[in-house]
Amino acid sequence: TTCSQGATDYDFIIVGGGTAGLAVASRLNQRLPHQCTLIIEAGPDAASEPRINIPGYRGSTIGTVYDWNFTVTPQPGLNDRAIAHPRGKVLGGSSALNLMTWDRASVAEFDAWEELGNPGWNWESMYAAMLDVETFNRTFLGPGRYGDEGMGDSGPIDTFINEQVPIQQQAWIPAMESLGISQNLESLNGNPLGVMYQPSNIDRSTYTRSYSTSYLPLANANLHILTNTTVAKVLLSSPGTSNTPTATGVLTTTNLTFTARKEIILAAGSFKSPHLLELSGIGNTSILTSAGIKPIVSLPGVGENLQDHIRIQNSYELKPNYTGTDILRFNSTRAAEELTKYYAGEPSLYRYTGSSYAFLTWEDVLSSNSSSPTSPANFTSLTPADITDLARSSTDQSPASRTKLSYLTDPHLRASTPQLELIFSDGYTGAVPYPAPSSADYGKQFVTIIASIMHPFARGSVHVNTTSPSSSTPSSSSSSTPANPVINPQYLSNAYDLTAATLASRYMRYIASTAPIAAVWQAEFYPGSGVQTDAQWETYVRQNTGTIYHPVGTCAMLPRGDGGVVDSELRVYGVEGLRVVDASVMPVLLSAHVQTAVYGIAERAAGIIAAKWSGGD
Ligand SMILES: Cc1cc2nc3c(=O)[nH]c(=O)nc-3n(C[C@H](O)[C@H](O)[C@H](O)COP(=O)(O)OP(=O)(O)OC[C@H]3O[C@@H](n4cnc5c(N)ncnc54)[C@H](O)[C@@H]3O)c2cc1C
Repeated sequence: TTCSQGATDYDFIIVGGGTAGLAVASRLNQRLPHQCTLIIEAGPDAASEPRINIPGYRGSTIGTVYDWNFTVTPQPGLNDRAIAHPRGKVLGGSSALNLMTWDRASVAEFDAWEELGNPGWNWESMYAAMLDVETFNRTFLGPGRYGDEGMGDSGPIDTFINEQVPIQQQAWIPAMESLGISQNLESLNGNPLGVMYQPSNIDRSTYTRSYSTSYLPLANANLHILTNTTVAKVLLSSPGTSNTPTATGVLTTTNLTFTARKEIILAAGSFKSPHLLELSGIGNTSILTSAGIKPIVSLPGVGENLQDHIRIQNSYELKPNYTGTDILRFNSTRAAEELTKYYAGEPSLYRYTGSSYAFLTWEDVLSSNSSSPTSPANFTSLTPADITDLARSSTDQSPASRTKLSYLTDPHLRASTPQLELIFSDGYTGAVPYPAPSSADYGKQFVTIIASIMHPFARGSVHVNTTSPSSSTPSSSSSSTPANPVINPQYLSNAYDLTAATLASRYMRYIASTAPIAAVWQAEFYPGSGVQTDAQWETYVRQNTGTIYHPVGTCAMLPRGDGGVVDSELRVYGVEGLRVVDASVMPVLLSAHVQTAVYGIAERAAGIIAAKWSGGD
């Protein structure tokens, strides 16, 4: 059978053509090729957009038409800054906007998902699923850059370790080694600790971003895609005798209705999936009521348990004999030349993505600290026990926080779970923009060390805006577009997170002063030499900490009594025919950038959903 184009009735409807959405839809279609599936995506198809495709333009789509342009509520921990929280609004979702870091967390962090009450969700199953996502290109692997284990070789997403490593970047691994950190040549096999090169999701044959749209060629003509169409809510039937409502279809903001014979799958991401549940009457009943939404299913976990990786960065001005990617910002002649080389298939600064990383325990960090008051290596007075005490005082009793605490208190987990990620990044990536043309600093070039705290204890929320749940669209009097959800991540709201970020920034200053990195720069631009005392460090951290864009947990896969929103088959509690498949289902944040796990969740979900319906295909 061929499903008719323009139909309003499908077997499956997938809300959100993003990272997980395109992956789960394509794999489901492969398994159930005769069933009709519709993907509804709010953004456009931008397959030929250079700002998405060219690695050197990564980040340039933030704040554009391809971004939902969410802003968090003013964060007391960040000196009341209300920072932007970008999310892709384009076919491919956030996989079209992300910075192309491709990595994996540790074995125990995935096993923790199973221990929290999710049978089948563990390292073994997720590792197998994640390997199915990718084809790692070994052809361009220089010596000493990666070993054998940890990469897939048959999936639709192309990855490789970028050959474009500016000379100043090559100082990273030797500097970290001299601080006692060993190189890890197989960091994607479940043991991520150490210093290393890591892959980017780039198709080496074209040197372009490889993202979730690469799944679509796997599917046949029975997978339909509707772009530029925003779902306003899921339609639920009245509860029948079983007292369980069923998801029957979706309503768009332009008042179109699409019905689903089998299932609706929300893949709208960590902010919009919980928002859509609330707009549909599923969530905390008091929040729904105050937003004027009739509660249909009481599910207080919806939109709670928001976890995100915070980041802080130190920037160093390069000596004049180095050339980095900042030159593309201020030298238009050079930028044009580099672009010409890029399009000619030659090495070019536009091929650059970061590839130098380290994943560390707190013991790794503290191992190079000196207690001598006059030593430059004296970057902290904290002991490992102090850090654990801070964690104890910062944790709540939620499953996520208890799990994170165990990563610090269990001796085996403490030695194997990364707590700090460092990225040695070319160019300026600070919390405030690159200096303006009028500034004396315009024209300077930088290297940046970025730190990301892997297991912060802050847990926030995302909820429907109760003061104005919808903003009416002028084009149609009868329909309405939901107002953006209210996002409150609670950044730096506890002593552990603040101390971790401060310790990271102090440690990065020490790393920068270590050979051979010390030889490539001439001045610390941020934090700058004016930051020395504890109070100054705290001010710097509160003023410069931001997100590294990994919100998860807001439709957590957990037992219902533990605040869960979906069960271990990703079914929304209390509703028939409705699942969530995206980053929001992760119960606990991982010590990695999250896209590999998001794709892995989608791969597993397709298997689970197909197993239920394969009899009918
Ligand atoms: C700027 C940035 C940099 C990042 N860098 C990295 C990185 O380097 N490495 C890494 O691993 N991860 C990175 N991430 C994180 C990673 O990309 C995301 O976690 C992941 O892509 C999320 O996938 P998802 O499927 O949950 O959501 P998304 O990919 O965001 O997909 C959600 C989709 O649903 C659509 N949608 C939402 N609401 C509706 C609606 N009502 N109707 C119709 N469609 C709707 C959206 O438009 C979107 O396409 C980054 C993220 C960002 C934003």
